[in-house]
Amino acid sequence: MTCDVRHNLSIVKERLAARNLFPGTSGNLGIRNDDNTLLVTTSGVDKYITNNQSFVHVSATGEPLEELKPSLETQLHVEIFKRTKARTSIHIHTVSNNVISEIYGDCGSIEFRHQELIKAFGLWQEDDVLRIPIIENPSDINQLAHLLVPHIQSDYGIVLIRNHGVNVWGRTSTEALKLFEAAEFLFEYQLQLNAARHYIKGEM
Ligand SMILES: CSC[C@@H](O)[C@@H](O)C(=O)COP(=O)(O)O
Ligand SMILES: [Zn+2]
Repeated sequence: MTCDVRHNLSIVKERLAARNLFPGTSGNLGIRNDDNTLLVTTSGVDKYITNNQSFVHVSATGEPLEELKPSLETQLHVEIFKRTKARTSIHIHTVSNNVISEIYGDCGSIEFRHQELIKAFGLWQEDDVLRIPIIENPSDINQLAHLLVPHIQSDYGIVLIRNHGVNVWGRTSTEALKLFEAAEFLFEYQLQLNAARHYIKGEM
């Protein structure tokens, strides 16, 4: 594994940390190396700090290759990398992605249309629709991975986990971060739109 990979993952982590996106040690990240092994964040540590304990080198199937505990959700990154050409995988908990996942969870997805930011997902036509799947959140990681797998259909993508967080992956770190940030914009937009509509209805 090259120093570049470690540097790259540090940059992704620090960019997310600068926005306070690892509350209560939640969230985890993974990058795929050229030899298909992964570098993932260490489980349960303060992700606002970066030191030599921050990342764990794991095999392509998620087995640790050093004396550190990899993320409890390594399996999700493993499934994404196994099925795609993605190189970076991001898992983040925010209040917005949790509230959206709960409000729309029974529908199994949330759709966005006529919103400029869906272009971040390569949807450029006026009537294009961005559909983000929402899966349930079983505590067993193998069951969770089993629910995620059918939605891993492209080299970049996004899935919401109900009352848990979001998984986003891309062919590069830049792509994964772009999709994550665009999705969070859309989630916040939808929540504010719902609140504004509710308020206006109450006024009438
Ligand atoms: C601290 S609660 C969140 C965890 O249960 C988990 O969902 C998470 O995102 C972080 O787990 P981790 O093992 O540190 O990668
Ligand atoms: Zn999580």
